[in-house]
Amino acid sequence: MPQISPSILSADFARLGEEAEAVRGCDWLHVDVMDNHFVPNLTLGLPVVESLRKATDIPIDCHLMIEQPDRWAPQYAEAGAGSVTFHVEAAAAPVRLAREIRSLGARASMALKPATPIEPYEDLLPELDMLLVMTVEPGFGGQSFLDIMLPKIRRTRELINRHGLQLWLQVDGGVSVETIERCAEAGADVFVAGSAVYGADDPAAAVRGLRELAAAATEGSPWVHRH
Ligand SMILES: O=C(CO)[C@H](O)[C@H](O)COP(=O)(O)O
Ligand SMILES: [Fe+2]
Repeated sequence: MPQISPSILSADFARLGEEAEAVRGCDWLHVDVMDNHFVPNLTLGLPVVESLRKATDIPIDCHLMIEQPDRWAPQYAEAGAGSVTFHVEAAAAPVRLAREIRSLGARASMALKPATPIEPYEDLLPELDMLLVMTVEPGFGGQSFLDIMLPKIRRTRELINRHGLQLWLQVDGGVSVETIERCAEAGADVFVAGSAVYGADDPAAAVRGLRELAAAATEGSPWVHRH
């Protein structure tokens, strides 16, 4: 089944425990960490992830939009995040970092900004549990999906399959009922959605609706890895 990871960037930060409960039934809780250096926005950090870990049993999917991930990302794994995503544009030693995240018991994931190609990183794929293809410029929720990223999602899926790898392919940014089917058809299997989930009257129903659309769009597609 496709996996849905609601982004709490669109939730009420004063009520994060309740906001996590509001999306029960999702696969992950997507936590956007921004440092106002790697991206022009500041959100939350380690203490909030530690508190959230205690407040919910939904696995945490940390998306680190920060400089010096080599220094900070392992601490998010230690804080109990089930998946830790660093940006390749900011990482000094991505292979070493991915191995360290895995050694701490979390899934290691690497993100690409819209202008960053996948091809130079082909050899790195076996070190990863997930690859995140950004479908907006990172920094803010509520932006429009960049259709121009669809060929990159397709190429990434082809590379993953050519190497016979099991890693997941996540998309993040502007994912909604309007765009999720295109992402799924292109080969994505983990979908982050912030405004499309938390902007809905019933966030848990929005999660189910998105998952059904993604599943229907990939029904019978041999190139999509199923979990
Ligand atoms: O990483 C992000 C922004 O940099 C967010 O995860 C993303 O934007 C989710 O919000 P939305 O679904 O509203 O686009
Ligand atoms: Fe994100």
